[in-house]
Amino acid sequence: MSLLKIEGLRVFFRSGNRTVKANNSIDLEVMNNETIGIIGETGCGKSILGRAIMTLLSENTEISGRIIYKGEDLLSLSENKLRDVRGKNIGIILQNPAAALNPVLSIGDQISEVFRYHDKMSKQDARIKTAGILEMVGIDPDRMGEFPHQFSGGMKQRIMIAMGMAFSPELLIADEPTKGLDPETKKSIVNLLQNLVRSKNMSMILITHDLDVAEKICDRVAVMYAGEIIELASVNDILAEPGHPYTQVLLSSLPKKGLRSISGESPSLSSPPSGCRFHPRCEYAMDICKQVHPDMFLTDIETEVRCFLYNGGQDKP
Ligand SMILES: Nc1ncnc2c1ncn2[C@@H]1O[C@H](COP(=O)(O)OP(=O)(O)OP(=O)(O)O)[C@@H](O)[C@H]1O
Ligand code: NI
Repeated sequence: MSLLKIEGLRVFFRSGNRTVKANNSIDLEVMNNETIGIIGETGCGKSILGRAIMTLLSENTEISGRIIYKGEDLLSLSENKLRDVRGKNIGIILQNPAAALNPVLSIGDQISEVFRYHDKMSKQDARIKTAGILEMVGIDPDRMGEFPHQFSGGMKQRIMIAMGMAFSPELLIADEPTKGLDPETKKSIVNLLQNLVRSKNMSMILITHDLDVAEKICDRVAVMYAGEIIELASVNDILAEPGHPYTQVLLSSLPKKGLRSISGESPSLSSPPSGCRFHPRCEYAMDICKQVHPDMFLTDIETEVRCFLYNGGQDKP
């Protein structure tokens, strides 16, 4: 069953006479209990997608399309109803915990606020719940009265996870939850997320640069390039047989396979290349790629790839 269905989502930022098209006609469905990974180069629009689903975007944003959550379009809900959805159904772990945590509130107060607000709990009950959730993410509940700056990066990340998880959301959006963590901490955060998904029957959208993490946690992976999804496949298929020329280069640039940076410039989001946005950097580019914007084509292993190489059964690169 589908939990979330995004249709034709566009997120544009206008500044002066420039329009930054951070998300361009995104279609994505997240099933019940599914973990879907979002990968792609820096600046391709991953975090904006996560924030758009939470309808957490700044004033100068133009957003269109549909974000259907359990039959209701989030983009047409009132701010009051949205606040409810954000608090009861969809949780988010923001990309930068240092900026997302309130520096002048103890972590216990920040987490208990979630319970006080959403579940209308008494102060006492909220503290008990907070202690429980801190324990779950591996933080000593005795540290509840301490402030964010007293915790290490990995600990802050755990606090963010605790906050994102506090009300047991049906969908969790986790934006780079393992970024900048040492291998040991990363491993425990991955285990933690995995356990949460299993034990709570939750769906998750995991934004990550880390393919190892995606491989461990995700069922499917969407690859983004210049504000678009250019490949969508099961995690095993994408790792074994990446379809899009961009995905192939992206995966071959992973550290474990030896660093190989992607040649050519990152695309501009205000004036992206014509036709296929990847064509200036693509070693297979054909004439059509410069002129026509490709649809998503289905490959013979049922992967969806936005590339003319898959239009009409031509040989794979
Ligand atoms: N408020 C804004 N106004 C204008 N442009 C913005 C705004 N917020 C984000 N952008 C632009 O939108 C694009 C997508 O940003 P986003 O944060 O989604 O990238 P990302 O894929 O998450 O990158 P990273 O991997 O570095 O986190 C970037 O080019 C960014 O500069
Ligand atoms: Ni980001």
